[in-house]
Amino acid sequence: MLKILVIDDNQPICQALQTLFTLQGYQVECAGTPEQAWQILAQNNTDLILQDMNFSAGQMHGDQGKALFYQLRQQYPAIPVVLMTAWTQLEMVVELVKAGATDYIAKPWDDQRLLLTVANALKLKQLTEQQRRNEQQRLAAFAGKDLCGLVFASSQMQQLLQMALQLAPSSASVLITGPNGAGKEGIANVLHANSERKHKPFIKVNMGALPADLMEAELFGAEAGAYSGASKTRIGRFEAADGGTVFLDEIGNLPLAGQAKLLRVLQTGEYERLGSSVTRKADIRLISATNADLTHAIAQGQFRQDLYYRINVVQLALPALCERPDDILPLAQFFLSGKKSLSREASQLLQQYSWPGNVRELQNVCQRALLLSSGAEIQSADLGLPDTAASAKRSLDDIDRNQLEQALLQAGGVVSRAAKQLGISRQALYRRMEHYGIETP
Ligand SMILES: Nc1ncnc2c1ncn2[C@@H]1O[C@H](COP(=O)(O)OP(=O)(O)OP(=O)(O)O)[C@@H](O)[C@H]1O
Repeated sequence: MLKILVIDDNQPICQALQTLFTLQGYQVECAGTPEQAWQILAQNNTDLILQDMNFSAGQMHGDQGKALFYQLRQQYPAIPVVLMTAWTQLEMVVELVKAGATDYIAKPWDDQRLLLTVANALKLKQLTEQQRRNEQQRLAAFAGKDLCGLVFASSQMQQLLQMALQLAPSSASVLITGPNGAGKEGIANVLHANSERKHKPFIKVNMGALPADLMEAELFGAEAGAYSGASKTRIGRFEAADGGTVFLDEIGNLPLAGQAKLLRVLQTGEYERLGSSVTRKADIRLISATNADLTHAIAQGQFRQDLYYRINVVQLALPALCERPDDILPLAQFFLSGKKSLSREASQLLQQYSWPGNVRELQNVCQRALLLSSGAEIQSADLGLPDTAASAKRSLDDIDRNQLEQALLQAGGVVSRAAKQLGISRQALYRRMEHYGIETP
């Protein structure tokens, strides 16, 4: 039961408020003087204070209420205070709201408004407490762990990293899925850095950057002369990683022959260099990443299902940046590394944009903005984001030809007026006109 403390020297008012709140299921205590209020606060857990501004007959200027408010703030900063005031004290109350009072209500009050004000203040308090608890949990979960410099604030990233830290000590194969530039490599770093293999090699291979015919030699090594151009013995990545971790990025690009060899290494730890019949042993932990839907590749016969089960013992799905908007500003501030701050509009724009290139794109945008902005603050225009961002992620065919023509007709062919009516910028309208092949009027 939530507890409200009413501080008012007027007995009938206290009674009325007590009845009102008790009927709504709150527990109410009344204090006729500040002294009584302090006693109640010391004895009980109070969730909200509703306080008057004058406590003795003849006092009208609210100074007593003001003094009490500041003392309450100091002693009990977590308890929301709603002020009750006469219209004549409005100016002072506005000052107190700036100083941290949650809200105020003018006497004589409207019951429904008062109930709503109190309910909102309590909801806000619960949210703040929840946030504090989350922050504490987060600090506890990540204490002593190596997060490899990753920046995050979203609950999605928090959960994902907690899971990664839980998995890190085991040797289980982990498949990290997620779109390009979302930070899959960072998760792989965390898995290795918090494992018992952390002092052993961590070998990263980007399968997307290797020509298909060189992949096997790259992974498993090759004897001199094993293929044309192999003039020296080549140590493979699995051999180099012995005892440590191999990270295969974009694993969907591995051709079927390489997949068969990889499956064998994972099952038996055995492999041969190309051109050699000597069987070697590798003790590695495999982390793979893909931005492609491997189940689709399996259905198409391009990826082995048995290998998929082996590499996908546990899957960590990294959401696109637009699905974890709480990370956008902390990441932007990190990439700006304190050199410049963001204007309010620029911050808003960053949060609205859809980030098809994810964190990598955000990083590029921030680096460019640092170079191009001239003031101390980065403005929206410095971000150089496509105009569609400004019009709240609207895509080119979100407005159909008919709507477009109607708007132009109504605007008498004045593009800026039509754009305003459609809620998009002039450039965005021009782009849509081009898209539908509509001539400039
Ligand atoms: N949480 C983060 N904190 C700090 N930097 C990050 C974070 N996530 C990503 N980055 C940075 O963004 C860039 C892209 O990340 P990364 O290379 O890990 O993405 P990826 O998902 O592996 O991309 P790809 O699929 O293209 O290989 C890197 O420079 C990386 O350092």
